[in-house]
Amino acid sequence: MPPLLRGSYRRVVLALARRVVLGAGPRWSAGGSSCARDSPLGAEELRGELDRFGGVSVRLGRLDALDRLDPVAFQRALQAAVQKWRSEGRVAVWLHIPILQSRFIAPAASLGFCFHHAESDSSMLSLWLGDGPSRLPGYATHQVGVAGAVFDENTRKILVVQDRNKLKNMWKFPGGLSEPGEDIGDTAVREVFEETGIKSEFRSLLSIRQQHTHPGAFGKSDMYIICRLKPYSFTINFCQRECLKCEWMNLSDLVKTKNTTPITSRVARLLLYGYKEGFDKIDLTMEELPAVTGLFYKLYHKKLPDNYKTMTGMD
Ligand SMILES: NC(=O)C1=CN([C@@H]2O[C@H](COP(=O)(O)OP(=O)(O)OC[C@H]3O[C@@H](n4cnc5c(N)ncnc54)[C@H](O)[C@@H]3O)[C@@H](O)[C@H]2O)C=CC1
Ligand SMILES: [Mg+2]
Repeated sequence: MPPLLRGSYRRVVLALARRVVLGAGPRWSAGGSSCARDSPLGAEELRGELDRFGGVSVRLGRLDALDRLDPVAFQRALQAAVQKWRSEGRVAVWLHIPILQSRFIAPAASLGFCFHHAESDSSMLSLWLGDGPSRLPGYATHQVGVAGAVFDENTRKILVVQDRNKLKNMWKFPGGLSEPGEDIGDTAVREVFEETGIKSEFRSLLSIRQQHTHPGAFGKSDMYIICRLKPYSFTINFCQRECLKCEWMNLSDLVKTKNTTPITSRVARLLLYGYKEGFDKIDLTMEELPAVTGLFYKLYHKKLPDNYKTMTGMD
């Protein structure tokens, strides 16, 4: 490309960038400013949406002609915009960047933006502008694993596996990681079926373990939830990739064996107690309730007698 043409091409791109990034469009304007079109690059505001806490959100994917925007022009525009938002008393800036526009991450980072989180197709950067240390909430802190303690009351047998990928082959309950949006009981039933071929249904939640800096959770914390499940198929067809062994074991043998993990042993004792004295002693049952937002959620707690559901006072 000849130098002259390159220069005019550059002016066209910059003009486009100014129109796209710096225009104070009413739908996206966080500050509502009406800046002059011929201001130098970076002197006008980047368009964003104001949130209820006084922060500004900018989604780069919603800006037209982003593909033609130069990171240097972007950095100048962002710097000017941040200055403006700071003077307006905005508390934070959120920058949503589609993965294919990741070239804008470094210019933003040079202005103090940090990663808040990343999904498969985008990253979210944030910058705290308020007083004192950042009050922005962090992103996901835990992974959730769910196991099924599948207990057959008729035979007093419990379904156990040995994990092929562990250093020590100890008996444990089949289970695995919950998928996004998946209910706890559904994870238990799915994982038990995938790992052992046994079909079951959710009965209750028995225990929750919280462990920090978990090696399998990329340094995050791990919540490991064990559910009580009732089997309705009994022929084992276990997953050879994940399990070394799988069997129906007498509950009393699982209570006695040394070849198990402390959590499995404790829950086996809990099940024995429930079996002998009534599962209501150990069960956290689940009920679906409506949220004030119009959504629904699952609530887990000890069974509440019906008369307590409507009772209004202490008498
Ligand atoms: N104390 C206990 O009895 C145990 C508790 N847990 C808990 O169970 C949950 C996780 O269950 P899992 O059965 O481990 O998960 P899972 O059943 O969801 O997945 C395990 C499988 O995922 C694959 N996988 C996992 N990490 C991988 C990696 N980095 N690279 C390639 N493939 C990989 C492997 O195929 C592995 O067999 C956690 O919450 C953990 O704390 C797990 C083992 C024992
Ligand atoms: Mg598993």
